[in-house]
Amino acid sequence: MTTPIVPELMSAQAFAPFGDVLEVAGAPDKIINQGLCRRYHDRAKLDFGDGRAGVSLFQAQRREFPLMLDMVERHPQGSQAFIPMTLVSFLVVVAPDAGGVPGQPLAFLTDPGQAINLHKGTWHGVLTPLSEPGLFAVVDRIGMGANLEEHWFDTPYVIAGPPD
Ligand SMILES: NC(=O)N[C@@H](O)C(=O)O
Ligand code: NI
Repeated sequence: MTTPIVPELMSAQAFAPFGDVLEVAGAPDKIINQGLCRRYHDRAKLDFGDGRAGVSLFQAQRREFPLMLDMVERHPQGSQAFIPMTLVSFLVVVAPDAGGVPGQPLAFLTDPGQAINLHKGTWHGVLTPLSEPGLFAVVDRIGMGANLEEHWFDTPYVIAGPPD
């Protein structure tokens, strides 16, 4: 049995090798709409290759700790953004690439109000809400060709609950 993975709090710096963290932090890039809106402009590296951008809604079942991570996947042709439609924390699992297979996974807990964008080809766990209603907007590639590669672990990883 592998050592349980303990989620860390999401940070843009720690997540940078895997994707972008979308949040209204720091100074806005623009003040718009007659001064009534702060625009945090163009904060995700979107990539849809030869496809196009699609916006979908996911209604996903919440998960409970400890979680069994038996698979990670990647999208070789496009990025994928998970945008909660409620102010909730959710679990993000990613893994470095280790010669075409995933290396040691990492787990992050987002802050309510944060969204993420997985860069093209990043190994990740599927959308994992931790609370109801599990409602997310997902921005990813719509197009031809295979854009999903799954890797099933011989021995699942255990993701432990965050330290109290
Ligand atoms: N399959 C699908 O649309 N979603 C997954 O890619 C996911 O990461 O949740
Ligand atoms: Ni995915």
